[in-house]
Amino acid sequence: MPFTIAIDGPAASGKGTIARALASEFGFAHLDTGLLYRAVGAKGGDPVATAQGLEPEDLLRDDLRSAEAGQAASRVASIPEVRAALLAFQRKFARTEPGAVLDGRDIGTVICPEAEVKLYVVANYETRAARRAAELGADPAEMLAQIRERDARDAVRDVAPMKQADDAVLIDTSHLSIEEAVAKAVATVRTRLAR
Ligand SMILES: Nc1ncnc2c1ncn2[C@@H]1O[C@H](COP(=O)(O)OP(=O)(O)O)[C@@H](O)[C@H]1O
Ligand SMILES: Nc1ccn([C@@H]2O[C@H](COP(=O)(O)OP(=O)(O)O)[C@@H](O)[C@H]2O)c(=O)n1
Repeated sequence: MPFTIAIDGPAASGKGTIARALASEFGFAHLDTGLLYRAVGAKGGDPVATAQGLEPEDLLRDDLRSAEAGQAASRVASIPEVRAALLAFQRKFARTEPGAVLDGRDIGTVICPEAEVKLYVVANYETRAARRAAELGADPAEMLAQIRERDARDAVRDVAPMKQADDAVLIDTSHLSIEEAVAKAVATVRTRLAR
């Protein structure tokens, strides 16, 4: 049976950083599910048709990490048919042997409700805006406004809203270094593996 790790949380909280580190530590595959929504938003056209016809090379565009692509992703992500079109691929990926790490907004709640480990990664707004601004070379105040807008949209949508699963372990990275945050996540996974 494959081992699935589900990581959710708001924008720029450190999900991807932890997901990549866990995948490397345990030899698991990693899927950044936000890239799927970013690719749909960036490609344009009718979002439902774009999601239904998404190709692997669409995920290789070099502009998907931009703030604009993040905003476009969050808009198409509220369309139920877009989410439905991306569901089967994510569920199949989650069954990769010997294990898979998926990070996004609805992994522990909708995509992989049976995941062996669920993490919900958060950090305060100022910290997230500062980290994303440093990453993109952007203005922190502008990043703060965009992150607030995106979080609000992601949390209130009707389908698969961003929220902590009841059985998810909360990791607040606001005052943790990357090493400290990763160590907490690794310890959580090791405890579950030892059961
Ligand atoms: N604990 C941390 N301390 C400092 N910087 C961090 C920490 N976690 C992540 N970062 C940095 O913050 C930015 C956003 O992290 P990322 O993992 O991409 O978040 P997410 O996947 O939640 O959007 C990246 O530049 C990353 O290197
Ligand atoms: N599983 C997911 C992943 C992302 N998304 C959407 O895609 C957008 C971009 O996600 P992301 O994970 O790449 O964003 P960051 O947290 O890296 O800034 C989010 O704001 C959500 O609207 C989603 O709805 N469900």
